Amino acid sequence: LDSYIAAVYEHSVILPNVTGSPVCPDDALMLMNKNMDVLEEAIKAAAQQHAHIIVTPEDGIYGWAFTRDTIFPYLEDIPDPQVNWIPCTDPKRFAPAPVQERLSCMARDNALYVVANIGDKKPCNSSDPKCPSNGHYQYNTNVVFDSDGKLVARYHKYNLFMSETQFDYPKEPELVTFNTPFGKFGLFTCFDILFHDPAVTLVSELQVDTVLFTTAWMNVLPHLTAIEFHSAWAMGLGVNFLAADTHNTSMAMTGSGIYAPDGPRAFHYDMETENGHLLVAELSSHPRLSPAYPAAVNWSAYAKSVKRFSSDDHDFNGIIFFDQFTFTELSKPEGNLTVCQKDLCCHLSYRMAEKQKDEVYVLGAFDGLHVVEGQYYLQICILLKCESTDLKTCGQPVAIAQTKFETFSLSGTFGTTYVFPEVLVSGVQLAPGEFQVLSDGRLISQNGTSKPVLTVALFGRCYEKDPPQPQSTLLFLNNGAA
Ligand SMILES: NC(=O)CCCC[C@@H]1SC[C@@H]2NC(=O)N[C@@H]21
Repeated sequence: LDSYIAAVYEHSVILPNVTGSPVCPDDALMLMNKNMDVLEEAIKAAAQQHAHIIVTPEDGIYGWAFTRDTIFPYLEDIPDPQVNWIPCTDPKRFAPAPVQERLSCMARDNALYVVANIGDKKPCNSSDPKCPSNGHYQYNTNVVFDSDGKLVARYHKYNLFMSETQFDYPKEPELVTFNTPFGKFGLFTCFDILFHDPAVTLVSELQVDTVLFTTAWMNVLPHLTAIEFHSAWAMGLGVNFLAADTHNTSMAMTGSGIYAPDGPRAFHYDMETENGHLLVAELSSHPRLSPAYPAAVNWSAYAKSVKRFSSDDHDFNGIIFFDQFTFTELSKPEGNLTVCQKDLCCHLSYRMAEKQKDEVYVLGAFDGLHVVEGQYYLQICILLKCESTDLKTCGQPVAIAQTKFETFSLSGTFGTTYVFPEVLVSGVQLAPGEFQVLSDGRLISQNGTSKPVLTVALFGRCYEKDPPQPQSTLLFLNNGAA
């Protein structure tokens, strides 16, 4: 097949009551069945639209706010897919696995691949010095069932968010792929996207055509909303990307999409309702072979070839999501600006359609280690709308704008090849087809975006500058103790 139909379902998860003690397995299954009832309807609707594969979100079957003990009744032992198992037709082959059985039947009955996020438990004993005290490792796990209902992939999340204390870290990052008649797939989960392994390795070395991504993503404006960052990652790495987010507005969780290397095919962001939402779109099975596949980018070529556009006389500092940026204001309706921080200089050329008196935009640069809720080294060039005309508010979340840009061109002297191009417009929406990345690293819009601009950013990740992550720290501590 040259192309296929992809579906993602943003699911408004029915959450369990928060309890200090574990519920019985029947109650856990009852809650999971309620969520699977909703997922089943989405799967049927996707099948009616001829989808070949559907992705459902992280935590989509049991929710969150668990301890190690309270998640336990929700877990099943998920075997290695090499055992060749169709839980739907052979449910008793292993220990009871009603969730895997039902997911497998949904895939089989509707003749499409089903991707879901569930919990895996693996027994261990005292011969293993790292065996947890309840005698089980517990993993945040993605599973894939093919259109016959066969378990074809199992992935244990490697980069747990804020350590997700109900789960264990796998010993190594797992590079999980599987082949289909519509391309090679790889999978990972939520916070994994900020790190090199397994995410970048799946694309750069294992050359998957499509990434399957389950997430429970809390949006952070101006540069880390789900649709913005996930679509940018797909463009930066040159891969199809199917992102299914959990829907929960009180946690700022919304933002699912079907993204191709040259831009989004479908996306969904909804902070107004608590409804779930199905997206369906066609993708190339092998995007690297498509005529539309973008050319390779040298992310610093242009920026390193030009001198400073402007002086640093009016630079000031401001905070974006706990990181201290250097900003300079776009004080004229059109112009050329440069702002630098450490090794990173960001250049912007722009023309606004009409400068609004009550809106202020700044150009910002950040070159440093982000240290809140995880540690990862960033280089970011960003054009953003400030929350008010008070420059102290620049970097704070803002979702609505009035200023249209007739043109913009943003570039930076990046020291990494991993740069993700973001464009976010008023209402927290994407602007497919309204911007492009040139091979010299400029992110440009020749005719502007049809809606006013919130954020234009080049989000660079310097993986080699990251400090040791919790997984390796834990290994080191354990080895040290032994
Ligand atoms: N379930 C997860 O792994 C969620 C992690 C993603 C959160 C993104 S990444 C860093 C930002 N911090 C947030 O609160 N949301 C963003």
